[in-house]
Amino acid sequence: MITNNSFPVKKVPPCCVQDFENNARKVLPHSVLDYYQSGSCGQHTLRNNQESFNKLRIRPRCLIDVSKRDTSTEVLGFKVKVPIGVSPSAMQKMAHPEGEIGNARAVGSIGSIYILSTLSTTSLEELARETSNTIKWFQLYIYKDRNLTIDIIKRAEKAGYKALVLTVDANVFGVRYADARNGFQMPSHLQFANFIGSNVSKLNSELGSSGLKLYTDLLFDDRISWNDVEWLKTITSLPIVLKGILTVEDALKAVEYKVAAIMVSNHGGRQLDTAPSSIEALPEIVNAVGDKIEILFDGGVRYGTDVFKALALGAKMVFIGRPALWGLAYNGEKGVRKLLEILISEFRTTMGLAGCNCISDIKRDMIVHESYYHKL
Ligand SMILES: Cc1cc2nc3c(=O)[nH]c(=O)nc-3n(C[C@H](O)[C@H](O)[C@H](O)COP(=O)(O)O)c2cc1C
Ligand SMILES: CCCCCCC(=O)C(=O)O
Repeated sequence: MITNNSFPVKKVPPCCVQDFENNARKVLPHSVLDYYQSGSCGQHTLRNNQESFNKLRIRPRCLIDVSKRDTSTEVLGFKVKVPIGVSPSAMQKMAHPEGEIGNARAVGSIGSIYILSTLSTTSLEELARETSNTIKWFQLYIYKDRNLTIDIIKRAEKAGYKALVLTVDANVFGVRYADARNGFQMPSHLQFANFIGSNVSKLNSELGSSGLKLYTDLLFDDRISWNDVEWLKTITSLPIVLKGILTVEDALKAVEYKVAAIMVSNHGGRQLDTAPSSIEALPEIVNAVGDKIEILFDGGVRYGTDVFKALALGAKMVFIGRPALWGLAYNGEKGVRKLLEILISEFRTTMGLAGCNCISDIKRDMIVHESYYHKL
């Protein structure tokens, strides 16, 4: 690029998550960008996921030697180097040809956990073969066809996935205006790679409707209930994680049903609009279930300070959804790795500035709502 006064200007590399998002806005096709970025209805929950983080204040402690900070922790018995993983998102090859493999390799390089979506554009077997260094969990959508559902669980077990993540906030498809307007379709060169050769590997098209909505309305089981959590336990010995818990009532049920973990999540604001932000929902859930179950978190994590806040409020580990897609769009595996390294570096800095040397130093009383300082 040449400026008016002829000084060549170098392309500035991204230095925060927002920079990756800005780049994705420029390079992704319109309907792909809309599918990735949008929330449901008025997108209140989508916005609130990030805004609620900004309303929390960190109370730092000073004059503590932080020269040997350690970000490692343990989740479901797995040692991770950092408490930041990648949540499942569908159709990652729309962001970059390396798709799920690039994403999962990047996660492996930082020693963390990658969750593969049922609706991936890479088959679970290929991903397992290509990313042996990454801890992988498999996210499950329950199809009306239970044989198909059982089959994919068995395949995930056989391929070495270490946990089954049942998404519980998507029994019906959220209202997504942009996808309806765009008549969202998966590009014709891509397929749902876990189902190649079957009649559920592609989206159907219809004017004025999202192809994904038509697909899920037709094929996903909207009768799923707590009985299906029991049912899953008869099929798999993998630890079960319930993704999409937002209330104390459901968190307590998850304890009663003896699942391994819950993920506090609102699906990135894509399902029930005006549901609480994930970080708003977290504290009361933590208070109610204590350490009876591991609590994971996603939704709106964009800064190292967000990771710190979620951990202080009781999450064992956080996951990111869209930011990993922005990393992919920037430069495949290398892009995701760069984004994760930036987030980790911000988190380490936050730990240092707050006076924390390890994850267990990050305490509940270090976080207050902004209203705490508005009392006078
Ligand atoms: C484009 C896109 C596709 C998604 N696909 C899935 C999916 O297949 N399964 C699932 O459980 N969650 C899915 N999610 C939700 C994410 O796992 C995650 O909960 C959410 O993105 C977290 O919020 P964040 O994007 O603010 O980090 C998807 C999210 C996005 C943005
Ligand atoms: C019934 C909801 C299915 C959505 C499938 C993909 C996804 O999770 C997302 O787009 O969000």
